[in-house]
Amino acid sequence: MVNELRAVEWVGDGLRLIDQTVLPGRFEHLDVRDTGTLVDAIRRLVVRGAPALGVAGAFGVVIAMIEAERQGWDDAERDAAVERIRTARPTAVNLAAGIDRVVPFVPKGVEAVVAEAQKLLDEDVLGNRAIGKAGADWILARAGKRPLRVLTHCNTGALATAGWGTAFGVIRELSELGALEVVYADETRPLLQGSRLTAWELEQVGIPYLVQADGAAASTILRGLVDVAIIGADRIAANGDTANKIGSVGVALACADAGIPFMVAAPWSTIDLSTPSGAGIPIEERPGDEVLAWAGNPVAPEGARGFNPAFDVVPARLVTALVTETGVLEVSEGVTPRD
Ligand SMILES: CSC[C@H]1O[C@H](OP(=O)(O)O)[C@H](O)[C@@H]1O
Repeated sequence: MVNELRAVEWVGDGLRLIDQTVLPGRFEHLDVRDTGTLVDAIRRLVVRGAPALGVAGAFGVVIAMIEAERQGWDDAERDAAVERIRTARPTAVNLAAGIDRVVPFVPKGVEAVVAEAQKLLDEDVLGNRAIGKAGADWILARAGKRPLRVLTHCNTGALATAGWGTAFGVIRELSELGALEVVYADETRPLLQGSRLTAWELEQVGIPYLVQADGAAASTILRGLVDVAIIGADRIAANGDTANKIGSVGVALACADAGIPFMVAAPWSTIDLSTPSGAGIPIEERPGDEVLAWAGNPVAPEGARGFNPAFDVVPARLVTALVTETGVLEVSEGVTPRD
């Protein structure tokens, strides 16, 4: 099922999104034909994950063009709707990049924008396969043993991308090579992308895994139970600093102390050379209530306040390798622009 899983799909007059807020209990789609519904879907993480947000943003421009026609908007009103999509979540650079990629095609009409957005989707799927292969090859070339025990954080699979997955794509490649013993999947509070989405995707592809509390990750690594950690990214600055789901820094620090590789898997569309370092990456602050509950059920006392940064920034010095669709970069010295 995951092989042809499409988190984001254009269905001729709108977007069809897998509703990730109801997985794994229910597999449902949300059909989107107006920008307001798309903005809400992005903010509620119906659609989520940097590359998937890029594709949703690109098709969001088409939705704005069709809605403008339907509502009699002028260009300024249409562009304001696109801007609301662009700013729906600030950290993943892919959302804005996906929009910026297709906007030049707007004067050529809806079909031209659809075609460019579909190209972006197709490129991401192919890119993720390349990331998977390059990442697995790099790991196996350095692994003193097989099969491997891998730790991952949040969800980077087909649900977070146009298909296949980034860090999850490396895991799938290792599994297909018979080189994977087990995946430790951090549950990834507060929205549980790990225990809900990564676990579901691992079930779909038959990869053995253990869900663990985020707070267990460091000791699991320091106890020698993990050979490599592989995570995704939402924005990578020019110096290699990497913004990813909150909790990633703790994993990176433990890997450094344990002397095991910490790999970031991401397409070039997640690299933002215009942002010099992690200090310049906007970190989304989400509602504190998400932290005060478990799976939506309040657990904290009345009057409690939550602190809920959705991402943290792993300093480049802690990133052993960044694998992209063009191969593996050693980023401790920054990201060298591709030619
Ligand atoms: C393949 S990018 C996935 C990336 O996005 C996730 O964030 P969110 O679930 O809030 O969209 C997380 O940072 C993942 O590593």
